[in-house]
Amino acid sequence: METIIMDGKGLAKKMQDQMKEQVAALTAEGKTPGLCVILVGEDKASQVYVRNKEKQSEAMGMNSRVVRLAADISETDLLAEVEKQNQDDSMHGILVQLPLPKHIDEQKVLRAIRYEKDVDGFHPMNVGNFFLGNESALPCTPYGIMKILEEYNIELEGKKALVIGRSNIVGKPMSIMLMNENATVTIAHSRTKNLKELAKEADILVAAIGRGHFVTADFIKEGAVVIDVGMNRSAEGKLIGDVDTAGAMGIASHITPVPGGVGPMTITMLLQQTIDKAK
Ligand SMILES: Nc1nc(=O)c2c([nH]1)NC[C@@H]1CN(c3ccc(C(=O)N[C@@H](CCC(=O)O)C(=O)O)cc3)C=[N+]21
Repeated sequence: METIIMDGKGLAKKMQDQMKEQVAALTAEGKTPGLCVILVGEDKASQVYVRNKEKQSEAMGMNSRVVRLAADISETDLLAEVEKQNQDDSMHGILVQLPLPKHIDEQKVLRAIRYEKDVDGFHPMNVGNFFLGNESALPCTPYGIMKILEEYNIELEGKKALVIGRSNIVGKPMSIMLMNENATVTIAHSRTKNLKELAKEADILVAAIGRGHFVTADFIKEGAVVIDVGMNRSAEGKLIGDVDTAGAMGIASHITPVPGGVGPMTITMLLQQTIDKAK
């Protein structure tokens, strides 16, 4: 079987070109969309992601603000900074880059963001509304994955989907989105027994484990659609996914690469949701 590589980077570019026009139209009305990213500490990976968000939002003509704070900032001071951005009408979206240093209560900070400005979909109000099927901001990574599946006309209705990983930001919301499209969803995690056998039955396989090349060829059903959410560093320092992509070639019908798959779509959905807030 020939495996189709799903080009998340290409789709992100296509969508961002269309979004540029939305930004220009809003700017003409004096409502340039503004995104504020709050970054605590010096984590190297976080710095790279934040710089990418900054570059891409500026390339689209949006207002981009990055607030860089010291790793030892107190929770009180961080909450005050969030409140300052809540009050600033030029910032339509606020994102606090995760993870936060251990002395800070992450949930408390996420709750402090005005939920109308939450472009990650992490505020409990948005999580609740999403769960209930009401309008809400959506977690950007699974949202971007749904766009990729749509772009490649992947049928989900009645299909067996396996999501490996149960995080609040990927696994849990991903499983609900797939269920909403009438897939039959199973969620697997580190305590799941017979994972390989389960995986082998999946028509749609989403790998969000956080371990480089964990999913090998023997996990994949012939013709399955494989989504790789992993962002790991190999021993040589290369960015690698949770799936052994080379091994999956010829077995999967479709697969997302790392880099160039899910990651660029995550940022794109973040920018789209910021534009939607400005509207
Ligand atoms: N509040 C919050 N919201 C987030 O959305 C959030 C976060 N915190 N903390 C960290 C993770 C990670 N994340 C990525 C987004 C895009 C790429 C991305 O575009 N990656 C490129 C490659 C980048 C490279 O080469 O290093 C790709 O896959 O092609 C990666 C990682 C968003 N996150």
